[in-house]
Amino acid sequence: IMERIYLDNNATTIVDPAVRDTMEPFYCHMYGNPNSLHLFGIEVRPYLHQAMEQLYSGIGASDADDIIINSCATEGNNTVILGFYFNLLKDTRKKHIITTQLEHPCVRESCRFLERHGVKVTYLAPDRDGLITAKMVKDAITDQTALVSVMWANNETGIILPIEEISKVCKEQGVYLHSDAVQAIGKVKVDLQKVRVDFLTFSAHKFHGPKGVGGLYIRDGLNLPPLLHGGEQMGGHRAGTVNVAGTVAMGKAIELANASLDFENREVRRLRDKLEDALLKNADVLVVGKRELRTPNTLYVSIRGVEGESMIWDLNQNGIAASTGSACASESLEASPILTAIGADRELAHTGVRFSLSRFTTEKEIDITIEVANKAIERLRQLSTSY
Ligand SMILES: Cc1ncc(COP(=O)(O)O)c(CN[C@@H](CS)C(=O)O)c1O
Repeated sequence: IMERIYLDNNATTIVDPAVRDTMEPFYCHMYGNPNSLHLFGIEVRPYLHQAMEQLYSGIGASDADDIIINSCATEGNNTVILGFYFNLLKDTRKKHIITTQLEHPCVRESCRFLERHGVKVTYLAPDRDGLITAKMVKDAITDQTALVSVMWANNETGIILPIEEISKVCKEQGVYLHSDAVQAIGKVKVDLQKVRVDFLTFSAHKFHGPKGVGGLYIRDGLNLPPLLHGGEQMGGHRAGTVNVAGTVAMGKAIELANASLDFENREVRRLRDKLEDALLKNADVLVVGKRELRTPNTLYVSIRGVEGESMIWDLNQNGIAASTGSACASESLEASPILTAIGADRELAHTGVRFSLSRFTTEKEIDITIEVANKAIERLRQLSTSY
C-alpha cells in the first residue's frame, strides 16, 4: 500500500492523539450541558475552566479580557467585522475599514458585505516581498477609519506580518486592530502582553485540535455585538450550547502547540528548508517570501512551466498531499492573488504550490517528497508548451 504523506497542514492538521484523549470523557460519560444547574451540567464546568485558563495563557490574554468559544475562525472573523458594522460604523461618521489583499476570504468577503452597506474598505496590496508594512497601514488611516484587520501570518505563503509595529500605529491613531492569527498559533509566539491587539481569531484544527471549534479574543472593555443571539453562553457574546469536548481539546492543543514552538522553529523548519533547498536546485523556481520572514512550516513555490494543479495531481498520484494555495480556493482556477500581488506574470501566477509541514512530518517523508517532486517537475516541463 502506497505510503501517504500529508503536507497540507495549513489547510487542517491531524488531531494530536493526546488532544483526542482529552475529548473522550465528554461523549458518553460527562455529557451534561454546562449551562444546566444539575450535577450533569455542573460536573463539566471545571474542565471548561481549565481549558479557558490554557487558552488565556496560550495567547497571553489578561484575566479582564474575553475569549469567546465559537465554531471556527470564519465565525470569529465574521463576528468582528460584522459586529463592527452594527456597533460603530453604523452610527458614527467612522465609515472606513483597512484590511489587506492577503486576507483569508472570510475576512475579505465580510468586508465586501459591509461595502454593500455603505462602508468604505481599503484593501492594502503587499509589496514585492509579499509584506504589508506598518507604514502602509499608517498612510491609509484617515479620520474616518474605525478598524484595521491584518492577519498575523498568511496561509498561502507563511509570510509573517509586522503585527507589533502595526499595533503601535493603530494605538497612536486611535484605531481598533483585529488580527486573524489562524496561521500563527503554534508556529510563532502569539503573546498579547507584548503585542496589543483588540480582537484576535483562531481555529483549533490548525494546531492539532479538532475541526469545529475556535476562539475569538476581545480585549478588556471592548464591546462587540454577538453574531449569534439567543443564549447566555459566553456572557451573551455567543449563543449556543458550548462544545465541551472541542473546547477542552482546544485548550490542550494550544498548550501542546506552545510547548512545541522550539521544535517547530528548529526541526520542522529544518525539514521545510531541506525541501525548499532541493526544489530551488531546479532552474526557474521561485519561493515567495524571505525564508526568515515566514512561518517555519510553510513553503509557497512557483515552478515556471508547471501548472500548480498538474503538480498537485502528480504528487497526489504518489500519495503526497499539498495544495495550490488555500483549500477554500482550491476549486478556483484563478491566478493566485499573492503571486499576482507580488508582480508575478500571468503564467507564473498559475504555478503556485503550497507545502505546509507539521511537527508530525518526518525526514523520510521529506526525502520521498523531494524525489517525487523533482521527477514531476521534469515530466511536466517536458509536456509543457511554454517551457
Ligand atoms: C488565515 C486563515 N483565516 C481563516 C481561515 C478559516 O479557518 P476555518 O477554521 O475554516 O474557519 C483559514 C483556513 N485556511 C485554510 C482553509 S481555506 C487554508 O487552506 O489555507 C486561514 O488560513
